[in-house]
Amino acid sequence: MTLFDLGYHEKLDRFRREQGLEGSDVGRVISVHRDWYLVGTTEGEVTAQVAGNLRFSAQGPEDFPVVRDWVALKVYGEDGGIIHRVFPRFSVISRKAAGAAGSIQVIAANVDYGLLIQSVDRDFNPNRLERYLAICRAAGVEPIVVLTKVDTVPVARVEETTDRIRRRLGEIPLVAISNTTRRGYGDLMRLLKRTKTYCMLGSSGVGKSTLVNNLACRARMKTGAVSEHTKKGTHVTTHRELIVLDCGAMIIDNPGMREVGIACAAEGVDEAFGAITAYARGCRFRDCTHVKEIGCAVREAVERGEIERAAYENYLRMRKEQEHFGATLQERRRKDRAFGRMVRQYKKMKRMR
Ligand SMILES: Nc1nc2c(ncn2[C@@H]2O[C@H](COP(=O)(O)OP(=O)(O)OP(=O)(O)O)[C@@H](O)[C@H]2O)c(=O)[nH]1
Ligand SMILES: [Zn+2]
Repeated sequence: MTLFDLGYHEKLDRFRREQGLEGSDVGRVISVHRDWYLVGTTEGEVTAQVAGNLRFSAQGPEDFPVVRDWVALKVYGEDGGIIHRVFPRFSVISRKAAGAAGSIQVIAANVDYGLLIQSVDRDFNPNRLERYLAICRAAGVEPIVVLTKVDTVPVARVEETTDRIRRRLGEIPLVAISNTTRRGYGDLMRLLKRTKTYCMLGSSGVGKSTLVNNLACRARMKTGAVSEHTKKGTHVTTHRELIVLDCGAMIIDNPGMREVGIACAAEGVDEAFGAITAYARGCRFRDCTHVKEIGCAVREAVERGEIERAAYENYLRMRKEQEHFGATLQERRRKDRAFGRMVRQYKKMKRMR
């Protein structure tokens, strides 16, 4: 396994030279656990922990390694490794973290494509698809819609659903598959490219695990075996893990995404609603919110039926959510800075005593 098989490229190498990291090993994070990481290196997979300096200089959880991050580390043979640097990320998939207000949860970094997975049955929900799309657009990740369980409904229903998706989301790659009959697998395989990373976004039960297990003809990566060796029997529950497919593409399983709160930039939402953004250029006011202004081209298009009302309403909802999140985030950062000042003052006081 060379670094280039893992997806290494010239830009990363330049960073490595500029930062004087030639003496370090380089690896790519495969899975993230409570206090350790599984990292793929040219020497194979190693378990690693973050160095103290990285831990203390971190401003927040987003500064810690996530799945698919490139890291500089020192490998100490059987004892595992120490990660002392995270390379700059060229894409970041994130969402609003459940719990603490105004915090971001990074799902994965350096992902090339997002697989927006929904099943054609009860789970089908265009609003949620638009949500995943906004996350992809904000992350700079190419979206691919995967509609699963097509074996459970009549063919006409599948066509009707794919038409509906195209009307709402515009021209983005879309495949309809069945994990049971493997219908559509050929179409999907054609979209999966060697050395590229695909992150699955989809609610529980839509068939993500079944799909990955079917595509990975060999057994799934045995992250458990590695950890048991070095971590002496710790029970492993992998949150997010990377699966290398036989075709050389890599998939990140992302289990149990119940709610997907929007943490992304406003541009992500705007880009996800391409039709609305296009009409918005015709609004009388440049800062039109498309709610009650006169001369709003977006609302006029909705009235004429050129923009689906449901899409328009979802757009407003997501914009509002995004603005609210942005404000909370700013508030949290302000508080963090104030807290930092207090700690520094306290330390100074202690030194003077
Ligand atoms: N009929 C049919 N059933 C499917 C298909 N794909 C998955 N299933 C079934 O749907 C159920 C859920 O599938 P999973 O693969 O576990 O779903 P998941 O998205 O990984 O769910 P989480 O791990 O909870 O996120 C299982 O019982 C599968 O056998 C499909 O294409 N057709
Ligand atoms: Zn408007």
